[in-house]
Amino acid sequence: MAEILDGKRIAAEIRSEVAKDVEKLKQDLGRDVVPCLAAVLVGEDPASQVYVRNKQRACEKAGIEGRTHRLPADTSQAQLLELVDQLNKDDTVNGILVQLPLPAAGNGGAGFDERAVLDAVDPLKDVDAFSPVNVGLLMQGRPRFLPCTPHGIVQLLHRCNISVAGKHVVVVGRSDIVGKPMAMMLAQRDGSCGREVANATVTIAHSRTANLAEVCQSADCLIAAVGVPEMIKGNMVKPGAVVIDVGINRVGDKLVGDVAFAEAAEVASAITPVPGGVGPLTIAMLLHNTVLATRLQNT
Ligand SMILES: Nc1nc(=O)c2c([nH]1)NC[C@@H]1CN(c3ccc(C(=O)N[C@@H](CCC(=O)O)C(=O)O)cc3)C=[N+]21
Repeated sequence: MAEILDGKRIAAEIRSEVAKDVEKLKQDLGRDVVPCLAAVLVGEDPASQVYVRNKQRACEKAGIEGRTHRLPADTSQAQLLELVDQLNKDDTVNGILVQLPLPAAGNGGAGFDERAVLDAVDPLKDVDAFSPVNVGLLMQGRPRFLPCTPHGIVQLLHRCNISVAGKHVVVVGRSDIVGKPMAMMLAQRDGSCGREVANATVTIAHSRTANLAEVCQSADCLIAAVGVPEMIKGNMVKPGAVVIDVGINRVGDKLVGDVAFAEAAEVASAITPVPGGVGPLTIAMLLHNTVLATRLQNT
């Protein structure tokens, strides 16, 4: 039976470090700054609702001001860009997060050009690290902000004393948010992308990968970020592998990951649960980035 990697506990540890970072920032700047994170939520995607709620609570506990701007699903692209512009210019706002996915066309709305919205966020306030500038800096191994979910996973591996150096990591999923940056960060040469978690041999697998099961079976560390409930079965896991489940899928009233947990846990040496695994770490790293943004904007 695999060790359960307690993301919730590690996230709490990181959040208490972030709270101390806020105090340190006040000392360094010699005034009472309160970092402020503005989240923009358009429409009513259920996963986004959970995220916004948890994020708000976590901000408060860490001494960060959390503001949520809720807009109806039929908001226009121009109205959304106007809000982003306003937040860019607002000196009291240090971090901006536009909740994805933006509502699709229909329900009275015309849909959004997501790329254009993300491009509009000031790179110095881009705590998701989705802007092209921040993605480029990451690719070049000199990141400003690290994307929250991959960074959370790096922290989890580090704090659980799991090294990926020289090991085969298979990342299933190639999204801009998780799969792509995760692969880059683990393959890097040094610790530039968070602690000394580096030097992995990385394969990116996806929906068109031939023999996905065999590819997964060759992974010393398997990271599932596909958004398909319980797609990774126990027989796709190499005995003794470390399994990181990024999926947050609502099935009925239950949250399940991208990994069939019970089966996989019988084979793996360590595995993250859902909930209580990667999700809470994503939020912890978002808070970390908000404090970092506040520091960058004030020095
Ligand atoms: N711009 C943007 N950045 C994001 O990072 C982003 C986003 N948009 N849109 C939505 C997704 C989803 N996401 C979650 C993160 C943590 C939990 C989380 O904390 N989950 C808890 C459980 C929640 C529950 O109890 O229901 C857990 O896994 O233990 C959930 C969802 C971030 N996302």
